[in-house]
Amino acid sequence: MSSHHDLVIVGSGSGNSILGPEWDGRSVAIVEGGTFGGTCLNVGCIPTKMFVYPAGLAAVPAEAARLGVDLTRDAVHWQRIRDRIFGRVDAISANGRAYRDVEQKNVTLYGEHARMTGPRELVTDSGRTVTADAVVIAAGSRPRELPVPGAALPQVHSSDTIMRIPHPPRRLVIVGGGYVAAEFAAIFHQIGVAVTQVVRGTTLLRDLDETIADRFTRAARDQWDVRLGTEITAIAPIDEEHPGTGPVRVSLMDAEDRDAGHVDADLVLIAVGRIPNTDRLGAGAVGLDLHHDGRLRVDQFQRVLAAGRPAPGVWALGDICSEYQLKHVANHEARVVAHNLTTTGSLLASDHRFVPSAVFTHPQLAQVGMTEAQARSHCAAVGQDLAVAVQDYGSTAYGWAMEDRTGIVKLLAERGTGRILGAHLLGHEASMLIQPLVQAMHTGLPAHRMARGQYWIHPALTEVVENALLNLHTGA
Ligand SMILES: Cc1cc2nc3c(=O)[nH]c(=O)nc-3n(C[C@H](O)[C@H](O)[C@H](O)COP(=O)(O)OP(=O)(O)OC[C@H]3O[C@@H](n4cnc5c(N)ncnc54)[C@H](O)[C@@H]3O)c2cc1C
Ligand SMILES: NC(=O)c1ccc[n+]([C@@H]2O[C@H](COP(=O)([O-])OP(=O)(O)OC[C@H]3O[C@@H](n4cnc5c(N)ncnc54)[C@H](O)[C@@H]3O)[C@@H](O)[C@H]2O)c1
Repeated sequence: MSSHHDLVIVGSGSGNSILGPEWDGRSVAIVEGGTFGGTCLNVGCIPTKMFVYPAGLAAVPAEAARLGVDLTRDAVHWQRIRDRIFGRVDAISANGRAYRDVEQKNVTLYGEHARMTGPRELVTDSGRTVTADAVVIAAGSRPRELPVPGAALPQVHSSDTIMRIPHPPRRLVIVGGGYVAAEFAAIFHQIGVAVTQVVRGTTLLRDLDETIADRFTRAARDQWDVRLGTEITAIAPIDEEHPGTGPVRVSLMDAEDRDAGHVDADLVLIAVGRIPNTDRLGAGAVGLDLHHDGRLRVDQFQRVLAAGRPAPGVWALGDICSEYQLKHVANHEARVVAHNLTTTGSLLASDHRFVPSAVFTHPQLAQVGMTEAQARSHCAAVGQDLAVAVQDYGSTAYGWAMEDRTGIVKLLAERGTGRILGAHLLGHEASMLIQPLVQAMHTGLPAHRMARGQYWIHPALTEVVENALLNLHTGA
């Protein structure tokens, strides 16, 4: 069995979005070995945020009491929340699949895993050889496994499975200190689960700006049990006669490899990063270049490199190649690939200069650009002074209304030019408050002009951004 196509796309996440009308009437294949729609839709951004919102509502009574409003929380109906989420998500996945598979006559969907046997040749698990003039590798990443005894027990989950559990656990151990761990810790804590987070490092979210990582770590510790400088060594069933059901014992060790006791839990979530799927795809074996962490090497036009040069007709996008494991970056790269695949003019380059991200925890986090440490090295290199402003939400009128005690906006800029180098927010709706700063960085709008060149609505929370910009004292 073999078939040849004008274009083969491996992976139906952001890869699915590159097909515009220009492909009508041309032969296209999509190879998808998992659930149609990929990580973001099925097991990533969308269902997690659909949990974040109701979990936030469950936490409102505790917040409201500080402001003199007594509310009571009667119940959190996990199954109703879960079924609403997956009722919607599963239907979108099924409809997307049917559209490609049934409605689009020029598109063939191979619903199976494939391995590369050449740069533009794949063999599916059922033995079909698929070749194409152009191949787009959009095969994403998967949760990294933790090689500890007991990791294969059914009580141990990854982000791929934890959202579909039938009942929330009473006690949950979360291993890892990154984005996934933080978001699930917040969700489960807010709905009333006793969360213990086990983290190797000395702060949570250690890649973020140091002030934000420190403050978030403190905020998390105020809410749930965070064990820093700790690793897990084993997970064992407490009832050895029924190992697959009931609680487990998670054994811990400290940074000096000393026994650090144990925590008992009903479930464990392993969230220790995601690895690119190049190994299962066999991308290295067909001569495509890989980074040390397994990502495909691409140039700025998203062309995959082989021995340092673009492999003809081979493109990649998203988690399988990107430095950023973020959906908006995968989508951006998909738009670049879509253009470059069909253009008769010049190729478009990806723009990764100002990539924002947000962590949808409580408090929320959002960031773009350099951390303070990076900005210090940058300013030393270009001979500029670094201006730093840290503005409390609680210093503005809306912050008073909220009686906010944790929120901050931290801005970094070159003092001489006013160029904004980084923005780091922790607090209510940080993911939205940051957007004008992302825009300013993209357009090169200096800090003082951003503050004084427009009206800021009084007394909106955006005043905290205005005041942070003014407190940079850049004069530009
Ligand atoms: C829990 C969680 C929450 C997240 N939240 C956010 C968020 O809030 N915001 C954000 O920006 N990002 C978030 N992300 C990251 C985001 O989901 C990813 O960056 C994005 O989905 C990557 O898209 P992609 O197209 O590169 O890969 P994917 O969407 O993973 O698509 C790859 C597809 O390829 C298929 N595949 C892989 N190998 C093969 C093969 N050999 N043969 C056939 N098919 C194959 C897979 O089955 C998969 O469907 C989150 C991730 C997780 C896990
Ligand atoms: N809101 C969002 O945008 C969002 C949400 C979730 C995930 N994501 C994306 O998905 C990616 C993956 O998320 P993640 O949280 O799995 O990874 P991560 O890279 O953010 O964090 C991984 C964590 O695991 C720890 N770790 C790694 N190996 C370990 C080991 N052997 N033992 C103990 N700890 C170990 C690391 O120290 C780190 O704390 C993120 O980098 C992010 O780009 C984004």
